[in-house]
Amino acid sequence: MTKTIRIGVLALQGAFIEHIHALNSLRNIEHISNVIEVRTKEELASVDALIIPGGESTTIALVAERSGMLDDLRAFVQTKPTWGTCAGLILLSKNAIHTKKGGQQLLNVLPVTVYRNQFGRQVDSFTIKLSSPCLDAVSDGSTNVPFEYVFIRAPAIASIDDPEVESLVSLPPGHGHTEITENGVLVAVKYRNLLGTSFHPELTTDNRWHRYFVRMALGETAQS
Ligand SMILES: NC(=O)CC[C@H](N)C(=O)O
Repeated sequence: MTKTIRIGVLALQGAFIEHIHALNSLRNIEHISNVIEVRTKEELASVDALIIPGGESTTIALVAERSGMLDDLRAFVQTKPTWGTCAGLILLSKNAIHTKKGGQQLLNVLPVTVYRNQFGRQVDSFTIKLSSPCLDAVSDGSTNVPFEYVFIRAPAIASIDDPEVESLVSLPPGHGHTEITENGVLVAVKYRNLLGTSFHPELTTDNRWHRYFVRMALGETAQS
């Protein structure tokens, strides 16, 4: 029998409700037993997989610290399927540049360097349609169906710091700061149990990235 998974969305700050809605829209399609908001270490301990949403990475880290769950989060992301979107990607990363004065707390697990606010400020938000071969497996038999990517004060992945990190999506040159755009800007990576994306898939009605993560989590947590 196929295993089902219980998925949590870290709900300390940011766009968590939208992820909950996207996951709930998949409950009849994918093997999801439950979707919960995670605010405590007990709730974290009860889930098989976690989404860390977009928002403000410094605030999410601060609230996690004040809630006494930062160490539990650090332990969780070492082995359990976790997807960081936007601020969540920053939190997962091992290195961040262009951080707040005095630095900021990171979960320090995804071996990439992220460049915060790579695409400018809130007013510079944009969307772009790109086909992404990695989504073909969750596109119900279609191939090359473009996904609409939403970027809001987003980070980019400035460098991959371990050859095991898999590049999934890059933007064509011409977006973001010039120093890292020569070959396009990397905005989605996978590494072992981790998925990191700069964009906000929860703000579209296309739930293929959520399906991608659920499938990845099922693979990671499957037991014979
Ligand atoms: N939309 C977002 O999650 C923005 C991330 C924000 N710029 C940060 O550094 O945390």
